[in-house]
Amino acid sequence: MTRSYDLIVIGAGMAGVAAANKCASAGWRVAIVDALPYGGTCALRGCDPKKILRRGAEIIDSARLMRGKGIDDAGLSMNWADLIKHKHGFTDPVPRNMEDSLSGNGVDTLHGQARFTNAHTIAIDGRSYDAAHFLIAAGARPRPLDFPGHEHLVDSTAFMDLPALPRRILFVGGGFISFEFAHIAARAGSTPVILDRGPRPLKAFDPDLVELLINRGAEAGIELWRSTTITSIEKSGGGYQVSLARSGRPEDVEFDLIVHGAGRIPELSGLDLDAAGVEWDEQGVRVAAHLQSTSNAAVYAAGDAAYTPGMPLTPVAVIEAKVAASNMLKATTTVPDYTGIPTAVFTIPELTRVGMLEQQARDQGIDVDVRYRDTSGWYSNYRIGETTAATKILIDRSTDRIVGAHLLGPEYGELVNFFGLAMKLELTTHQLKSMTAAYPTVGSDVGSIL
Ligand SMILES: Cc1cc2nc3c(=O)[nH]c(=O)nc-3n(C[C@H](O)[C@H](O)[C@H](O)COP(=O)(O)OP(=O)(O)OC[C@H]3O[C@@H](n4cnc5c(N)ncnc54)[C@H](O)[C@@H]3O)c2cc1C
Ligand SMILES: NC(=O)c1ccc[n+]([C@@H]2O[C@H](COP(=O)([O-])OP(=O)(O)OC[C@H]3O[C@@H](n4cnc5c(N)ncnc54)[C@H](O)[C@@H]3O)[C@@H](O)[C@H]2O)c1
Repeated sequence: MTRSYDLIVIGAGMAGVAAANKCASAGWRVAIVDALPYGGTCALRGCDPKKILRRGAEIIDSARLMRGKGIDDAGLSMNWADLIKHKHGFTDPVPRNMEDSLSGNGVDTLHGQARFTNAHTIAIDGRSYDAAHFLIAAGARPRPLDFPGHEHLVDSTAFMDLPALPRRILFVGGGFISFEFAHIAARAGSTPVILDRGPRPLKAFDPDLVELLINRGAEAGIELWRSTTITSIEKSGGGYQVSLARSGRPEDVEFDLIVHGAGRIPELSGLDLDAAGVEWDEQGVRVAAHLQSTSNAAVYAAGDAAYTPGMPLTPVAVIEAKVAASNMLKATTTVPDYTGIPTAVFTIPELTRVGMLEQQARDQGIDVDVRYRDTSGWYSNYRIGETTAATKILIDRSTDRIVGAHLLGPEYGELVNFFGLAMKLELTTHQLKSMTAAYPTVGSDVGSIL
């Protein structure tokens, strides 16, 4: 027998749960399904556990920065196994709590791999469910790699469950995951290498600030190999022999662990979207700007699984899911507002961005006033011994509004939110400078940064 719903949500991550709750609260009959324990990437395998592990690294780094300034860090070390246990203290209760909360809100919680059988029906473990609407919120998975020996790589999920960290770790790809994990691993006592195929890693961030971060990472023991491609990986003894070409020169290097940080792609291959007439490709489910499938009106998509202008980030997933839910409920075509959504790479210190890159602003013909500050010697950084910090704010001269803010420094992951809000509310720098911040806080630097 087929069970019928107003909405079936595929994927119980940040996007799926937000949409399921919103539609159930509006009185719709809603089901949600996940093949894995409820919670999705962010809560179980991404943002949250990652930042718990980073806390250990922050403490080691903070103590090192204060060496000779009143703190003796001799003998201070990270206990990886205890840190992982601390992480599980947060992640383990998530699936039960999330499922209870959904059930309490009237959502049917299903388990298993969902697969479309036609335009209005999915099958889960041989049982059929149909619905007037579907939301595909299936997230992403590591991009498949094709060099011989790629199967020896561990992904970010496995990295965050390693019982111990080995010494020689290679991170493949110069993006978010490799940089964040390498910064943790270096403070845990490993010697990480980040390998990127191109000359410039972290391409989504300001190139000047990225170079400062790379130098700070080098001081912490992180090597970066640019313009490097892997030819093959073979098991050798307790580790791996990696054959690679650095700027064209062949080399063989031994590592104990190799981690995938070479990008993620939407997790769509098991859904049989063709059976539902849903257009998709490697970038995600093809949707109109209001998140409805371009080829099946019953289907919407949000988060990492959807091909949209939003980056694959948690706040984007949540905004898209809420807009998709609202459009389904009201049969409207509202478009998500991506203005002022910040992003941060949680290295030590963190690198953040909101709005345009300098080059993008110039390409758009904006008369841009670039306000760059080396903040490393400022009181807030002197106090903690930080050697590397800088900001670059891009202001449209014609409106006095911020079109981009780029920050590298301790606590700047919080600071960037000010700039995001200013962009969202279209505040001028004159208005932003009128804010009085508590003193001395990092926020009290905003006036000088501007
Ligand atoms: C290591 C790491 C760190 C990150 N750190 C940050 C960060 O600090 N800040 C930030 O903003 N973003 C971060 N991200 C990105 C963020 O986690 C994602 O953008 C966000 O989780 C996407 O949410 P989602 O709901 O679209 O998908 P997900 O949370 O991935 O949920 C999708 C769910 O769908 C399920 N699913 C897939 N296919 C099916 C199927 N056929 N049937 C049933 N279930 C299915 C999956 O099991 C999964 O649980 C990080 C990502 C990673 C990998
Ligand atoms: N703090 C955060 O918000 C956060 C943290 C982790 C992940 N994420 C999300 O997860 C996504 C995936 O993260 P990621 O770090 O895997 O990808 P990424 O897209 O950030 O970076 C991938 C990098 O790998 C390089 N690359 C690709 N294939 C390669 C190969 N074969 N050899 C060498 N280099 C190669 C690319 O040039 C690029 O620099 C991110 O785009 C981001 O949206 C966000």
